[in-house]
Amino acid sequence: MSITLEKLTKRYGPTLAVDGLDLAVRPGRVTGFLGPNGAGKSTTMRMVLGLDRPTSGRALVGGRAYDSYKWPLREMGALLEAKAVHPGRTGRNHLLAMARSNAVPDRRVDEVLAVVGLTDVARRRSGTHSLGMGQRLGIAGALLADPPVLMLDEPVNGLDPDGVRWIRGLLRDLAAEGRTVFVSSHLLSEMQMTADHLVVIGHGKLLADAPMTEIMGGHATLEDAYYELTGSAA
Ligand SMILES: Nc1ncnc2c1ncn2[C@@H]1O[C@H](COP(=O)(O)OP(=O)(O)OP(=O)(O)O)[C@@H](O)[C@H]1O
Repeated sequence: MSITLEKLTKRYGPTLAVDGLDLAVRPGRVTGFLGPNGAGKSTTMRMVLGLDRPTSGRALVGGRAYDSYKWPLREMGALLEAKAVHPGRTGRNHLLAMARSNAVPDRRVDEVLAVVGLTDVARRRSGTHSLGMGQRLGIAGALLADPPVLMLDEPVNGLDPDGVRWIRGLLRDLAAEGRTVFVSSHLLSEMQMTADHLVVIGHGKLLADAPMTEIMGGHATLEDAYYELTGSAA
């Protein structure tokens, strides 16, 4: 199952945040989503989720609008940067509510809590969670319904080195299982180790959509290749 963007465009007043993106994010590999601050990555992901309406064009998951699915969490799991979890709710109750809304069995909540390493703290109110624990809870939510597509906005944000390494392994494993994994990050060295394929945007426009090996070309690091692509001065 793929994520496809068809001439996807979003305008906020005078700002063209996303400018005619045509793209297919394919299964079986980790696709990194890169671009400078304000390039339009989060806006694109919000439109894929149906949280923001395109000015024109379409964003589809498995050939359909994400919000047209009866149980969307079973099609795609997502983590957005500012994950809204009620601070007075425990992590476990948050996941239980998500599970029930998509007819996912309760026992799956404890399974994903174990996968993300939150079993011991899941009965604490989420307001007491560290940034890294919040990220892990968001990832647990994305994995909850065992979806074929995962879309994660800056998942390593706030994670310690063990957490960063864990995410890398998790994303690689999910792609190896044949899932579609679409992940944004500003950490280029981490992306170099994690992604098979890269999509790079700047000012809302597609700058590259190519395998990591092709993007790296003769460059020693992804950072060098990225600066050449985006024109950002090193
Ligand atoms: N709700 C909004 N109203 C007005 N402008 C917005 C809104 N959301 C985003 N923008 C603008 O759209 C552009 C793209 O922003 P977006 O957050 O998608 O970029 P990004 O690539 O995710 O950036 P970052 O790397 O900083 O997260 C920016 O110019 C931003 O200021």
